Amino acid sequence: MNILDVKNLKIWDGSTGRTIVPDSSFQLKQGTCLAIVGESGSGKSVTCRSIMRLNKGSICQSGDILFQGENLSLLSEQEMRRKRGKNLCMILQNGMRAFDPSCKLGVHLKETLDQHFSWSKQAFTDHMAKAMESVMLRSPVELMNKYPHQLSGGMLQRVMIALAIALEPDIIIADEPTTALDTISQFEVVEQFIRLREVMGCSMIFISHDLGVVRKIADDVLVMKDGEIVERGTTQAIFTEARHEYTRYLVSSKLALSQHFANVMGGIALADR
Ligand SMILES: Nc1ncnc2c1ncn2[C@@H]1O[C@H](COP(=O)(O)OP(=O)(O)OP(=O)(O)O)[C@@H](O)[C@H]1O
Repeated sequence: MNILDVKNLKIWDGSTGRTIVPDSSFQLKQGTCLAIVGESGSGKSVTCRSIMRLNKGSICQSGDILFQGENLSLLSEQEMRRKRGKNLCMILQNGMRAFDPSCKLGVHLKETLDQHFSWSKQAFTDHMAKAMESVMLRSPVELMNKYPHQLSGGMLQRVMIALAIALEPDIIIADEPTTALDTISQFEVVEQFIRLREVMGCSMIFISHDLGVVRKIADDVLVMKDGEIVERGTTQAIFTEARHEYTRYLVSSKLALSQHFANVMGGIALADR
């Protein structure tokens, strides 16, 4: 069963008339992870922001976005706001930008959760602390008393994942959630995403430049180029029998990089990365 069905999505810049995504249709199956890959500027982020109806400025969209059969395109902004967070939750590239720098993390987290739950202060602290501990954030109450700049990028990403755990959304959309992190934090955050899927069984859209991560986390893959979906298939098929030249280029570049790394590291193969 499809939890999300995007039909004939068109995205354009209303100020210039430039088409960014001409006509995109795809589905997310219940409980699965769909990765969207493709070069910079291919339209991955605008596509995901369209699902959330969060594109800014002059960006316009048309088409149908069916979430559990309900057409999100027909909802008022107020109705859509209720869907964001609880039903559809977006985790962004850069945790630092997602949080208000002038307010302690706990205040921000409580404000977000208050929109969807009527928890007492104690119930909020209990839920949030449990979620933070589950993504290996120690001393959660202490952390909630800190400002965003007092935490590393990796920790902030984990706070965002913890918030998603507390919200228990139906769909998580993660837009390159590891791009801004160093390699070790990237590895840890990806592990947390894999756990998140195991524990919550939620459906996920995962945008990434990193085909190694995609191979680990995704069931299905969409490949985008210049606003178009040029290939789609199971992760296994994309890695072993890609039909489109561009997909084969992406996969072969990834394998060449892994091989180069293995050579530099004295033969430690990272083929399964
Ligand atoms: N707010 C905006 N106003 C005008 N054009 C935009 C806006 N946001 C995105 N675009 C344009 O839409 C196109 C697709 O951008 P998008 O950010 O979706 O690419 P992407 O595939 O996610 O790239 P990256 O991997 O670098 O994040 C780009 O040409 C970009 O310049």
